[in-house]
Parts: sequence; structure tokens; C-alpha cells
Amino acid sequence: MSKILVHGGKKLNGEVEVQGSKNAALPIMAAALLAEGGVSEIDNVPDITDVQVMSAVLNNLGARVLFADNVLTIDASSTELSTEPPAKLVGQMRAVILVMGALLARCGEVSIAMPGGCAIGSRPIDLHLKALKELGAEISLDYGIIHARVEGKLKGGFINLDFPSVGATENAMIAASLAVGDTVIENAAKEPEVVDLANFLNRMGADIKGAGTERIEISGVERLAGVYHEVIPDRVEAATYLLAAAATHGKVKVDGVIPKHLQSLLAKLREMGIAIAENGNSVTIDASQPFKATDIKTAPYPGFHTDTQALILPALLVADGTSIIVESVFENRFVHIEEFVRSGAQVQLNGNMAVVEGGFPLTATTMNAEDVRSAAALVILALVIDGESEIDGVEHIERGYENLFGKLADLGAEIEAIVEF
Ligand SMILES: CC(=O)N[C@H]1[C@@H](OP(=O)(O)OP(=O)(O)OC[C@H]2O[C@@H](n3ccc(=O)[nH]c3=O)[C@H](O)[C@@H]2O)O[C@H](CO)[C@@H](O)[C@@H]1O
Ligand SMILES: C=C(OP(=O)(O)O)C(=O)O
Repeated sequence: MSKILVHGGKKLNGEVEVQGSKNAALPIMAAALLAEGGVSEIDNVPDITDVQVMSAVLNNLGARVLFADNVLTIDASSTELSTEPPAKLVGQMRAVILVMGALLARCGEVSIAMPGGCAIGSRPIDLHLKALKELGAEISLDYGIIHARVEGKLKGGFINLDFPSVGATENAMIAASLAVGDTVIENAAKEPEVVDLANFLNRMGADIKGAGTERIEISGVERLAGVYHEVIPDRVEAATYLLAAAATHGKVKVDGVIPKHLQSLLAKLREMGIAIAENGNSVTIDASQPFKATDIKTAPYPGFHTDTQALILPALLVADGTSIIVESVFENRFVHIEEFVRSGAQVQLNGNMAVVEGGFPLTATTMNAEDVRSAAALVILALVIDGESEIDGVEHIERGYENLFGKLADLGAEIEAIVEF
């Protein structure tokens, strides 16, 4: 368990560059397993624990993975890939479930434990399994291990997702790339990370059209090969700096972003009366003036991103007026609120709705983080509060941020890391 001490009460100021996207890099790593020949060179990959875990999974399966200077090299050409990812690693994070589609397509079978991940909801994988069944997989569950196999090759099929699940869309796209015949995914997720995965697969030789819309069409091909690909910028990391600047009434330029990927957040910040300027691949926020409350409802892309829901709460606590947050993607993504309340934050929780009163005094305290985004949200809260706050459980941050504390320190934050054994 790691903890930090934050000496808050200072406005953030300066310029910061964002890392590559965690949620784009992880599915791309799983998809690299499809390459029978050549080596995949994946650039702009953040050095975070989720990438380390996924690398360990791929290594265990028989791929050769090297990581240096944010470039991952994956050689999956072995003809003897294992089809049993180690349960200990699968239990550590959600995205490992994406190797399921890859191994089924490449090897015809896979046995995998239920994946782990953040404490934000029950996170079933029924839509992943339904999609793979539509492609011809036979699936059974035995003592918590999912066994999936197909006689010969997967076959193209029609997949209608009940909800535009990001992971189920990605698993289906990966699997269908090597299936015999055509696949349609209806009600597909439209997130930028899905598009980045499709771009990577197409470069490998796949035939995918419509990624980024609700209907994705995939014509299966016989063989895929390793290629070079640069991962898109991390829109959640970018949102973290924008929202830390907002909450501290600071002024920060965030570089290396694709502003279009941040539109729902930028629109909300403008609605609150915060000055936002977009210029090429940068967004500058100037929150030096007082700003007002707003209402937020999370939704699949291009709606307000659930991963930034916790991150905007500190800004709403310093805004003028009452805000309402409705979480509609995950059923339990308000775990951080109990910790926020310890600082005197006025937040009333009612099911999937939180009522936030802005402008009340906040006091330094000890808080505990339960997942990657609520950990970052607590750090932002502590940056707002005068005095010294302690945050426990900050190891969750390393799942998704390569250098959050260093980058915040460059913007003027005072953070002291304490590692406990
Ligand atoms: C590694 C990664 O990219 N993680 C992101 C991905 O997670 P992930 O891919 O797990 O998120 P999904 O879009 O699949 O989940 C959205 C909702 O659908 C439900 N669901 C999902 C699959 C399924 O088989 N059955 C089912 O009921 C989930 O419980 C959740 O309530 O998208 C989420 C939604 O933008 C983000 O918060 C996560 O950061
Ligand atoms: C919820 C997240 O990640 P994961 O889906 O990997 O748990 C996240 O990145 O906010």
C-alpha cells in the first residue's frame, strides 16, 4: 500500500504533455497476438502497471515482448502459443479478457479466468461471450474458468450488442478479423480507443469499416502480420490535468491531445464559464475567474465519459451553486464520494445520482483510494484544500498514469510520496 501527502491550496500553472492512451494500448497489445508473422512495434505506450501486466500475460502465452522508451515490440509468431493465460495475472485487470478473442481466432481455443479490474461495478462479460458465440465459439464455464473453442475457424456473424460495450466491441472486432466471412457489429461502441484498435488491425491486414460509428463491418482475412502503430493520446489523463487546473482556479496548457476526443468535457467546462482555448493539439484552460455549477450525465462516447466523472467532482465543489451528477454507465462508480465527504464535501448520494453543493469549506484529512480514477480525483481534491491531506491506496494510480505526481509537481503541486511495505 502506498500513500502520499499533498500540501494543497496552490493554483496549478504551466504546461503538460499527455502520455499515450492506456485504454487504446491494452486492446492493441491483445490484438498483436493475431500476427502470425512480423513483429508489432507499438509506439507511445505508457509505462504503467496495466501495460506491465498485459506484457506479462503475452509473455506467458509465448509471445516475446520488449518494452523500452514507451515502445513495445511484440513478436507473436510462435506456432506454439499457449491458450491458458495465468489466472493470477487475469485477476489483476479487466482488459486481459481481450486476449480471449485473439486466442480463439488464432488458436481455436482459450481457457481464461474471470478478469479483475477497478471496484466500479460487477462488470459481467456476458456481451463478450454472446459476441464470440455469434462467431461460432462454443463456451462453457467450469469452476470459474471460461472455456471457449471452435471447430476449425471462427465464422462471420451478426452481433447485436444490447449495450455499446467498449470491451465487447473490441473483443468481437479482434476475433472477427480472422474469421471466415463477414461480420456486422450493431450498436457498437464508438469510443476513440475502438477506432485506434481498428486502425491497428487494418494496418495488420484486416478489413474493418465503420469503426467510430454504431455499425462496424468486418470482412475476415486469412492472415495478419505485425506492423508499426502509434497509440492515440490518453484523453483521461488530459482530462485529469484540465480538471486539476479547474478545481485549483489555475491556468494550464495541455499538449499532445486530440481535442475532438475531449469535446463533451470541454463543452461542460465552457458551460460552467471556464475559459477554454483549443489550438491544434493543445487545449488551454484558464479557470482563474469564479465559475458556476453544472449537471452531468455519463454516457457512452461521445457522451460525458464515465472515467472523468470522479475527476470533475473537485471542480464542482468549488463552483457556485448545486450540481447533479448521474452515473449511467457503471452501477457502482461513486465509491470515492464516501472519501470526499471526509473533507467536508457536501455531496448527497441517491442511487446513481449525486447532488453536489459548491462553495462549502473543505478541510485537509486522510482519504483512501479504491480505483485508478477515484485515486486521481482524491489527489485533485487534496490540491484544492489548504493544509496537508494524506491519501492511501495511491498504487491504483500507477495502473493508469505514468508520472502523475511528477507532472503535477511541474505545474506547482506539492506532493510527497511515501511507500509503505
Ligand atoms: C480497459 C478499458 O478500455 N476500460 C474502459 C472500458 O471498460 P469496459 O470495456 O469494461 O467497459 P464496457 O463499455 O464494456 O462497460 C460498460 C457497461 O456495460 C456493462 N457490460 C459490459 C460488458 C458485458 O459483457 N456486460 C455488461 O453488462 C458493464 O458492466 C458496464 O456497466 O470502457 C469503460 C466505459 O467507457 C471505461 O470506463 C473503462 O475505462
Ligand atoms: C475503469 C478503468 O479501467 P479498467 O476498465 O481497466 O478497469 C479506467 O481506466 O478508468
